[in-house]
Amino acid sequence: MNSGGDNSESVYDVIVLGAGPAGENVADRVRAAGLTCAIVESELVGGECSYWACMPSKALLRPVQALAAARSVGGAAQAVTGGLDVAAVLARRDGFTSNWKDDGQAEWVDGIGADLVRGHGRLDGPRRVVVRATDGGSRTLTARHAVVVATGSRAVVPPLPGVETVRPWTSREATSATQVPARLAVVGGGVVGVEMATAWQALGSHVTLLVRGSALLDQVEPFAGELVAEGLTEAGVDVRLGVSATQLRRPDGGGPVTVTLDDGSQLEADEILFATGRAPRTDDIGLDSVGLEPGSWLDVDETCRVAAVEDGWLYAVGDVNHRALLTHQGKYQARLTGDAIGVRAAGREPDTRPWGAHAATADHDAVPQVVFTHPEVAAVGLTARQAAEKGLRTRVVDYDLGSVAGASLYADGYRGRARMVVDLDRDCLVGVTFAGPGVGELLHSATVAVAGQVPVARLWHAVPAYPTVSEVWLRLLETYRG
Ligand SMILES: Cc1cc2nc3c(=O)[nH]c(=O)nc-3n(C[C@H](O)[C@H](O)[C@H](O)COP(=O)(O)OP(=O)(O)OC[C@H]3O[C@@H](n4cnc5c(N)ncnc54)[C@H](O)[C@@H]3O)c2cc1C
Ligand SMILES: NC(=O)c1ccc[n+]([C@@H]2O[C@H](COP(=O)([O-])OP(=O)(O)OC[C@H]3O[C@@H](n4cnc5c(N)ncnc54)[C@H](O)[C@@H]3O)[C@@H](O)[C@H]2O)c1
Repeated sequence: MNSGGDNSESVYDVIVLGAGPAGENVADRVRAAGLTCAIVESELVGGECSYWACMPSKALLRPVQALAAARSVGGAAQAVTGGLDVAAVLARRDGFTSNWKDDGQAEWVDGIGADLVRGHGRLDGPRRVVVRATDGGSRTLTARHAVVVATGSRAVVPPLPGVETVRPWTSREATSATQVPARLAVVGGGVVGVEMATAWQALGSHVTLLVRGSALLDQVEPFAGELVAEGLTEAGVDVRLGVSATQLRRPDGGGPVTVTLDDGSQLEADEILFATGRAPRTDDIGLDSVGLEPGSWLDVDETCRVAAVEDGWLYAVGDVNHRALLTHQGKYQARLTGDAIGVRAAGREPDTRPWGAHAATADHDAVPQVVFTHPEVAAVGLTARQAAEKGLRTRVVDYDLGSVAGASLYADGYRGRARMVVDLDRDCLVGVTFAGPGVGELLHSATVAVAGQVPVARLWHAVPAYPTVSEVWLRLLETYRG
């Protein structure tokens, strides 16, 4: 069923608020458990990830990486006689977003037997959700077992003087724009900032990246941020560290933006992108009706149940619980939350032991992430600093990826680095980071090692094929053994 507002009242086992990747996966699992389910969506089924985040951003970045890869291999490089075809890149991006239409994903919801309810959903006391459709009609949904909030996050734009006059880009515009601005200022040196600086510079903008801190990607190993800064600079991006925007102006509405910086200088750009973090989409979902603070991130237990709400009927999965703002972690939470709801509905207890079937343990210990820049960054688990802050007794092992035979075949003059952080007391890895071209596809090996707590002695038996970039695993082990 695909319905708008019809002023009716309906009862379901589970109501899911938000049909992004996390919401969709909860619906899938509760349906697999034989429960009835309504999923409420105010925009597009598929969420931010499908239309304004992961998919369009990676569709913009993949041609950049493919071209760089071809240019870095003697023999192939000679065949590359032109640059990116911007119109073709944008058209391919549009294909990945289905031109911002969600028919395919709505059909998928139908296929799993959940009811899609289009409109803005708000909690209205325990187990009740009122959905207001765009036509003004409203429907009240009641849940027998659970309501799951999966409303995601939105970009934060800092309240700088003049910001309202410049119509800044957020990640939504940066992933869906149809024109290439001649000059783009990007504020923020996190993942969105570096990925979008990479994409738009390659598409023809002159990008200035304004970073208030002293490094890019301050959540990963410092060498990774340094290599990305090097790559951006070589691509022509003006990377400025230790600067902040203090004021913005776009005097005639349609002309360039003037950005005043805290060193007193000014910068002119045709567009400005704020890539300055996320806020939860919980300000208008009726949290106050169940005793929670509107606009807050939702604190959850290991089964993603909102601990502060009595009777255990409210859950929160995906970005909105602030555990790990990544699609794959949201989907992971959603799978085990959906299963936990099914188990509880059947009157049984979920398995909430660490690494149990219904505990999102990997959110703490084994979150993988790939940053799709040139070079790429791929990391899982703890950085050396985070491990030290946790009081672990560790040894940090580094290896120059460029001296791995497979890497030198992969690209001429391959530049990259790998690090593993070994927990000496448990003899296993707690963190691995790779930075270099093509390392994203290497990451799952590290995720298996970290999540599986594979003893270092056993890793020697996981033999990497020669001559692949993966042989860095052998080199790391040899370096560790000394
Ligand atoms: C530019 C960018 C690139 C990214 N790239 C990656 C990447 O490569 N890999 C990765 O893992 N992560 C990436 N992320 C992060 C990823 O997009 C999020 O972690 C993911 O989308 C979160 O999924 P979600 O289901 O929690 O929320 P969302 O995808 O935000 O979906 C929430 C849904 O809820 C709906 N909704 C909200 N409020 C209501 C309401 N009141 N009623 C009804 N519906 C409502 C929204 O319309 C939306 O459809 C990226 C993020 C950005 C900004
Ligand atoms: N490839 C991927 O996996 C991918 C890609 C994009 C985004 N994401 C996820 O989306 C989330 C959001 O990404 P993001 O880059 O927006 O956030 P972020 O938190 O990763 O980075 C934001 C950066 O902006 C800076 N900042 C914050 N306020 C500022 C201000 N007022 N002025 C100047 N700088 C300021 C912060 O210091 C930080 O470095 C992240 O959690 C990220 O993991 C993932």
